[in-house]
Amino acid sequence: MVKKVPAPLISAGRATVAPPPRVLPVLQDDSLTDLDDLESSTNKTNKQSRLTVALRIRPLSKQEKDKGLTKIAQAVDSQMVVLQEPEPDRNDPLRQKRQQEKQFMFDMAFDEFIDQDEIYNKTTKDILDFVLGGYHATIFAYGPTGAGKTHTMVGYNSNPGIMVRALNDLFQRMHEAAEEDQFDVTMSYLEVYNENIRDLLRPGTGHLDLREDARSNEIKVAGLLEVMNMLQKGNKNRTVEATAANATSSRSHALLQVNVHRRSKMKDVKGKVKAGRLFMIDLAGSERASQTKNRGQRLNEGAHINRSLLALANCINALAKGDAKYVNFRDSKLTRLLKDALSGNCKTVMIAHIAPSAVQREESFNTLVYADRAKNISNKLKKNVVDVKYHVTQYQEIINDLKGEIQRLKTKIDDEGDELVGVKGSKSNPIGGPQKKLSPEEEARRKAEQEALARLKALQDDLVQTFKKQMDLKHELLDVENSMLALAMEYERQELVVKEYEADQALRGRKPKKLLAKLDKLRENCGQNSPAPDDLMDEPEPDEDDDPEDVAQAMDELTFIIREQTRYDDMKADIEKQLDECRHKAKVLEEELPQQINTQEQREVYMLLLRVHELEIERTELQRDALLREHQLRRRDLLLVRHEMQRNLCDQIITRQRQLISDNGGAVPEDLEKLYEVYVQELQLPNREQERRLSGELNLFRYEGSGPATRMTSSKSRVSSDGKLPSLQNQQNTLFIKRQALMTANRRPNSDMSIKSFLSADGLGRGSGVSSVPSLPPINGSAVAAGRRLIDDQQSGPNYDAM
Ligand SMILES: Nc1ncnc2c1ncn2[C@@H]1O[C@H](COP(=O)(O)OP(=O)(O)OP(=O)(O)O)[C@@H](O)[C@H]1O
Repeated sequence: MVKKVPAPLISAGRATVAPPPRVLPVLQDDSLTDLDDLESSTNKTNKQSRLTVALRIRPLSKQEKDKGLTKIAQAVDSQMVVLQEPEPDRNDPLRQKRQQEKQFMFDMAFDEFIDQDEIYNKTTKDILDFVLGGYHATIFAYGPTGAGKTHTMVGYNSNPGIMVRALNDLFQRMHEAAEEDQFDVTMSYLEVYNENIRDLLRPGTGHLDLREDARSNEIKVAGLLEVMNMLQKGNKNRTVEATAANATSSRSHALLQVNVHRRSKMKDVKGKVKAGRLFMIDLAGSERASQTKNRGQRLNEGAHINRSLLALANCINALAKGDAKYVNFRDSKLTRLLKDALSGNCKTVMIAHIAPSAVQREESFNTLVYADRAKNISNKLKKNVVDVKYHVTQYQEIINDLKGEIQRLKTKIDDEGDELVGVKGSKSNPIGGPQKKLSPEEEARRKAEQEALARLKALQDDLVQTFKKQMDLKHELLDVENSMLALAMEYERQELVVKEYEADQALRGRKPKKLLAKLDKLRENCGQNSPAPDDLMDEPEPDEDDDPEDVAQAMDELTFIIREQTRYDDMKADIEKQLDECRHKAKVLEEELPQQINTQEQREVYMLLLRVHELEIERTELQRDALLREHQLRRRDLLLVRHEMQRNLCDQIITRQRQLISDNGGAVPEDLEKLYEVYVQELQLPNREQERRLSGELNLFRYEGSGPATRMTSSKSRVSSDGKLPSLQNQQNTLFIKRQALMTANRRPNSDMSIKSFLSADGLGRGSGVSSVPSLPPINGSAVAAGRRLIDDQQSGPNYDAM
């Protein structure tokens, strides 16, 4: 079952982030305040979590034994692996002197005697708690070809690997928790082959865009059996070929993603959904062409496999050095998909594999070195919580009531409708009652009546179907609108990153890159329905290469969002068109139906039918209202961040302007100096963290009463002795009055620098009155404008007398 309305893939570019079935903003809840009992079982969780590295050495194969190959790699205890040098070359004194073995320490080391069950228990089992608790987790197998990656991850029917065992356990645990919690599971199984992404569950669908894979390939799964069948089907579709190093070598990277949405069935919880994700990856082997004797197609594959594994190795190197700035995840599809697993919000386990024989020594050594480096990588874990407050708080009861009423009415209509067409027999002649012999006229009349009733029933059915379709379309529209809101929010969030960067560049006197103008152009193109340039997403423009990773990432996201918005616009227009047609059809039927109604009973049924329809619509509208409210609140939060950024920019401009005035030896007028003091006073705010916490508690910045909106101020010292926070309004008023008094005291008659001119100096006439949308404290704009004027004046010769 594929979702009808795909959700926007907001954070692609990180490990394919598939959004929840219903598109709701996923909050990364790092406060972890509502940790439940799972938390205690996962108390190893740190916010900062180091990548866990395990090393598995496979046994010598029969062929290897037959060839008389010896083992040079060994796990000497549960953590240490020793790699011996090959037989010393007697003719090479240097080699003879070299240390005879290399030692490596890992979080876990497994030798040939460990079985699949133990590997699973030690590397993966505990991680399921994280996933069910709303965290992201990745297990990936790394290593050269033939070293045992597929054996570990996929295994065989008789001896399954981690994927099967994890899914089994996951469903078992969900089953155990089913009384209290409700779970939604979706999955996708993808293959990255020759830098192309393919859906293993629907291999006929062709190549996928990196952005679209998770969205369009998410499949909702009902139970374990279904998952297992899919997994098996997916594995059969994998690109597997024989190479000299492995008879069944996986030529692709296989990525199995399982999303688990868990919500409590209890009514009194806050309506949060924990959105956990388990990513299990079987990488292709990192073979050298010479070793596998690959030619032609195989060589080409090898190049691609190596390109992505080289990119992966580069990422591991950079991350291990803690040089996040130089990590280039965009070099290959694989690293883009693995971004979160390696540097994001994800608990990650790498299971590195090596073969034990001397022939593979070089590959084993390289793998051990990379695995060793990977130990230094750490991720930041955050619980992923989908906020669906509107589902379970005040709206839940209303919706439940409506649902109850709808159900009752539906049952009644069903019964009455059946009676009308005589399915159960009519009241005058119930089934089982004595059958009275009818005259031919009565018979004909009864037949005509029944035909009329059947027509009426058919008409009713048609109407019900039309209503149903109408409701489905409405829900689809709601989903699309929801997605569009989420996209718009995400756009603003990402735009802030780019804006901040551009402002920073401008302050440093660098040539503006006009990144946002590029996006406007793209939006224009998309609006004209011209094909959106695909390469904008995959291949960054040359000058974007010097942009920092977060800005490049933000641009990538913004490009994607614009394309998504265009797609959603089209989708919305299409649904609205269908809805119009449906409404029209319903109207025609509604007009026709009463003409067919002859009895009071039929009339009642008809009225009830309409009532059901009305109630369904009301319910949907309530949901929509709640959703819009939620988004409005989030939008306000975003506005606050935006204003904060703007204010910071003002701070910097003022500081630079003051510096310029002082460098030019100019004197600042007394009133401007005083005004500046007030400004500085306002800036003496506590650290941002406290402020954010306070604004979180207050939820919204309140703009009541008169006077210009000023920034909310908070500090520990402002908390009264009873521990309660003082009224925010009082603080704002105090500041405002203080500033008014100062300004009035310093105002000179006919002065250009009067309060009025200050308040309107930003050219917007802002500063007084109440605004429904928070406005910038006017003092910033006016101070900047006044400062700028002063500099202009100084440059053209100051004339303070005129003030
Ligand atoms: N721990 C193990 N115990 C027994 N046999 C193993 C083990 N690991 C691997 N093998 C066997 O070794 C062979 C190669 O393993 P596998 O196909 O898993 O390697 P791979 O690393 O996935 O290779 P490629 O990258 O080419 O796909 C297979 O026949 C597999 O059954």
